[in-house]
Amino acid sequence: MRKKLAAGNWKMNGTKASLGEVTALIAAHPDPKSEVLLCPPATLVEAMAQTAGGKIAVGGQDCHMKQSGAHTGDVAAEMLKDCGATYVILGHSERRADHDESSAMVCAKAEAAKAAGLVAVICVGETEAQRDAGDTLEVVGKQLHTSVPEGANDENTVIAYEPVWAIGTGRTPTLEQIAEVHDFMRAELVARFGEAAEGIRLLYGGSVKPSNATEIFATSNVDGALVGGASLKAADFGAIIAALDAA
Ligand SMILES: O=C(CO)COP(=O)(O)O
Repeated sequence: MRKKLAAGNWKMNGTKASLGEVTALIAAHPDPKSEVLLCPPATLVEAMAQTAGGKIAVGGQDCHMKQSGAHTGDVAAEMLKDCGATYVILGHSERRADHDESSAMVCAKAEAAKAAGLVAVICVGETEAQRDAGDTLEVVGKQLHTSVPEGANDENTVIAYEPVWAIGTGRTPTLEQIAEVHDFMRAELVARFGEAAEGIRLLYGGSVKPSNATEIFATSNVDGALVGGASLKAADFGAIIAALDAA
């Protein structure tokens, strides 16, 4: 049985003042059935981990593929771990677009995360043009194959399907489209990694909010969500956690 995961990606939002949302979230949901993860900017990882006190997991939003060295502005997986992170998001479409991250780089970063003992949340997803061209499964399959390193299992890897056109737009795929991609991803992972892949959690991400969470969580092979905007406020994210607990 896969443990459901409600993950929040704060992106480039939040200062110490925002940690009040974490306190409020824990107060409102002291003992959720689902696992809860928040990924703040790197500057907040340590303070958030302290605020969370082990009640919710904390993760980074990226890490470098090397352990240390002359890489100004970058953060190593080990450094996130040292600040209390247990997860790291890798290959988010905003990083693939803003920083030209290739799937090969994402794969190398996932290896670094694994070496540091962090769980990698590896993101894949098609653009609108790719979906319109009927290439969604081919694109997602190729990203999965090239971004996820050997030895992936439920303890070191989570996959997030985030259609690029659904991120921050208020638009979502139909439930049939989400099920099609998630069932496909499960089959691809099991074909490659065998039984170890049955336990890998598959998250949907892209305009998840309290009003659509319940139906998305009832969809085949959806084990939770990677939430952007709606993870910033305790009330919204709390409602999404409640929907996942009820799924
Ligand atoms: O990119 C996302 C999470 O990583 C999704 O963002 P939104 O929930 O704001 O659409």
